[in-house]
Order: sequence, then structure tokens, then C-alpha cells
Amino acid sequence: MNLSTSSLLFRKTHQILRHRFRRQQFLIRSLCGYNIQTGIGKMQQIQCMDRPIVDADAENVLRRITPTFDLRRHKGQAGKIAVIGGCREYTGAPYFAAISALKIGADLSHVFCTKDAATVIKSYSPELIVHPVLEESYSVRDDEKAGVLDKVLAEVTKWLGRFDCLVVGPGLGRDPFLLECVSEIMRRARQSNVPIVVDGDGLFLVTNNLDLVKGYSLAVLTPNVNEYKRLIEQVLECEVKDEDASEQLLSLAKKIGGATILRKGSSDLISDGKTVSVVSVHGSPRRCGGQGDILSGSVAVFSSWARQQMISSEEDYNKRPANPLVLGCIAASVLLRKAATLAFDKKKRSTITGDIIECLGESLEGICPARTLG
Ligand SMILES: NC(=O)C1=CN([C@@H]2O[C@H](COP(=O)(O)OP(=O)(O)OC[C@H]3O[C@@H](n4cnc5c(N)ncnc54)[C@H](OP(=O)(O)O)[C@@H]3O)[C@@H](O)[C@H]2O)[C@@H](O)CC1
Ligand SMILES: Nc1ncnc2c1ncn2[C@@H]1O[C@H](COP(=O)(O)OP(=O)(O)OP(=O)(O)O)[C@@H](O)[C@H]1O
Ligand SMILES: [Mg+2]
Repeated sequence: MNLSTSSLLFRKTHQILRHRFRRQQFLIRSLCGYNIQTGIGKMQQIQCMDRPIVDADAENVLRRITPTFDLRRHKGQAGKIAVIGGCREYTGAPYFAAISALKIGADLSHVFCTKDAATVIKSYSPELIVHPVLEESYSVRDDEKAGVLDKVLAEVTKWLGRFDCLVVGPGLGRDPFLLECVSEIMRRARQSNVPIVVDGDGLFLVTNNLDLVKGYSLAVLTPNVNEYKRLIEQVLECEVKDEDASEQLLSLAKKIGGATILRKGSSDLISDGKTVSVVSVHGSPRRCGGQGDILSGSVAVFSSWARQQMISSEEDYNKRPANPLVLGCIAASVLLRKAATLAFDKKKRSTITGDIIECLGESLEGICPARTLG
């Protein structure tokens, strides 16, 4: 190769790399540095995959959206969350999601589950408000189904307007009749503009019925590795590409039309189709089941807080909009990872999900110490 060919080749490679770098800069740019309370702030990145981690930004997001205690506030104003999940097989998952919401600071946490699961979940904690309303096929005759569906809807919809966020899916199971009822609950929630975090079996439902969340900007999907793979295959009709993780997530979120997606993994990737944020604060090496459930309950609380702040500072918000659900995902992700690290430091190999839940408060206090107004 002569000198001019190699210099041409060098320039071409340089051009391609520069283009890729700019593209990546665009992808990782996130609105998380924007202060929704003051309206002051600039576009910042949480972390670029090719750069050192700037975890402080994720912690700043958490601090900005976490409300200060105020003695004038009444019960319910710090958040009312409902988990739709819990069946014969799974009672832990809805409990983990619902109790995490309380441990972070929500005032009330409800669980809507099957009758079989309800007593069990109640016995884990008197703090949870448990509604034994869902039914699985084995307990309903075919000719009874229409009536049961109406009854389930009536029970859930009378509460729906009071919730700041629903978490649909932890431990829900995949019974077809139960999923039919939950689809209808999701439609009603959407009509009432109630935000919905979709996790676990809720993602199984949504992946096969995309219309439930398509175009709904108040939906958050929190897929794990398997759930993400199924989503990608269904929506983008291709394989998961880890080398283009950010771009693929961005495409997925765009295709779903405004819903926020939190792709869980060794780093959590978050996108609403406009930006991609990455949170890779050190987490725990223990991969015990249930950590995703903590995350879904946490996303519900932080997203509700971010929305509340957005509403109370509407004028500032209008100047530079930030997606409160994206902020909620960032805050939840960093908190879970911190709590998991702390729990692992204390319990090492014996760390289980309950230990991480016990560390949520201490971790939150470490990032955002409690202050009281009034
Ligand atoms: N205590 C409870 O009540 C809990 C209940 N839960 C509830 O269970 C329901 C189903 O949810 P899910 O997450 O178990 O189902 P899904 O995603 O199909 O995974 C199943 C299998 O996939 C695999 N696998 C997993 N990760 C992988 C990876 N990174 N890379 C590769 N493979 C991986 C692994 O398979 P294996 O290794 O055994 O072959 C795993 O066993 C849902 O309602 C949820 O909320 C949970 O929340 C936990 C606590
Ligand atoms: N390899 C990892 N290293 C560090 N943290 C991780 C890793 N994988 C997942 N996490 C974190 O654990 C949390 C739960 O993710 P996970 O993939 O375990 O969800 P899940 O499979 O839905 O859990 P669940 O058992 O509750 O259903 C996420 O916030 C993620 O950041
Ligand atoms: Mg899960």
C-alpha cells in the first residue's frame, strides 16, 4: 500500500469513527441533568459506554425528584401505588414490588391478586392493602366468565382513579382468562391517564398485545434479558444486538410509540424513543430472584414523584421538558443498585431479596437525606 492510499484509508476510518462518536453522543444525551424544579440545568449524560462512569448524575436525578417532607401534607400525597399481580404460583413478586414502594416512601400500597394468593400476601405484611379480586380459569366455568370479568373490572375501577401508578405483572402468571381481565384493567387505566409500569408476566401479555401500550407515554416497560428478547423479536422482528444496544433500544421505544423502556442487565438502559440513559452504578453479584420486582415498585414511586414535581412547577417544565418516567427509571435503578451493594456487603452469599429491601431506606438516606419543611 503506498502513502496516499494509506492516508486516504486513515482519513476514511477517521471520518467513520467521528460519525459513530457523534451518533453515540446523540444517543447517550439524556435530560437527566435538567432540574425540573428550578428549570435550570443542562443536557447531561449519565454515562457513556466509552467513558468513565458519572454515577453522581443518576444520584442527582434521584435527589431532584424525591420530595422533601412537609408537615402540611396528608396521607396519600407521597404516593398511592397498586400492584396487579400474585397468583397460585407466585406470591413473593407482588409483595416485593408493593413493599418496596412503601419502604421508599409511598404512603399506600395496594395489591390486586387472585383469591388464592391474597391471604398469603396479607400474611407477609399488614402494611399492604390486599384485594382478592382476580380469578384464574380453573376457578371459573366458561359460562361464568363474562360476569366474572365485569365483577373484576368493577372492583378494580372503583379504585383506579386514586392511584398514582399501577405496576402490572409481578407474579401475575399467564392464565389466559386472568390476562384477559388484566388487559381490560390496563385499557381502563389508560383511559384515566394512570401511569402503568409493566413487568414480569405483564410483559408477556403486552408483547403479544402491543396495542395495550403503543402510543401511551405514561407506560414504562421493565424487561429482563428474556423479556427484552421476546419484545425485540416481536416488535423489531430481529435478534437482540448487544453491540448496538442503545440504538436498538431507541428503535424499540420509537416503534412502541412513546412508552419508556428500562432494559435491565449488568447496566440498565433507559429510553423513551428520544434519549437513551445508562445507569451502571455497581450492583450486587448475587442474582437472586425478586430484584426486578423491587425495581418495578421503585419505578412506580419515583415516576409518580417526578410527575408531581412536573405538575407543581409546570411553567419551568414547559421551558425544557423532561420525561418524568425516564427520571423515575433512572432514580429507581440507581437506588436498587446501591441497596443491592449494601445488602451484599452485609450478607455476602446469603443475600436474598428481603435483605435488599431492608437496605432501601439506608441507601436512599445515603443519597438524599430526609429533610422536613414546615
Ligand atoms: N418470589 C417470587 O414470587 C418471584 C416471582 N417471579 C415471577 O415469576 C414470573 C416469571 O418471571 P421470570 O423472570 O422467572 O421469567 P423469565 O424471564 O421467563 O425467566 C425464566 C428463566 O429464564 C432464564 N433466565 C433468566 N435470566 C436470564 C439471563 N440473564 N440470561 C439467560 N437466561 C436467563 C432462567 O432460566 P434457566 O437458567 O432456569 O434455564 C430463568 O429461570 C413473573 O411473574 C415474575 O414476576 C420473579 O419476579 C422472581 C421472584
Ligand atoms: N449482571 C448484573 N449486575 C448488576 N446488576 C444487575 C445485573 N443484572 C441485573 N441487575 C440489576 O438487577 C435488577 C433486576 O434485574 P433482573 O435482570 O434480575 O430482573 P428480573 O429477572 O426481572 O428479576 P426478578 O427475579 O425480580 O423477576 C436490575 O435493576 C438490574 O440493574
Ligand atoms: Mg422479573
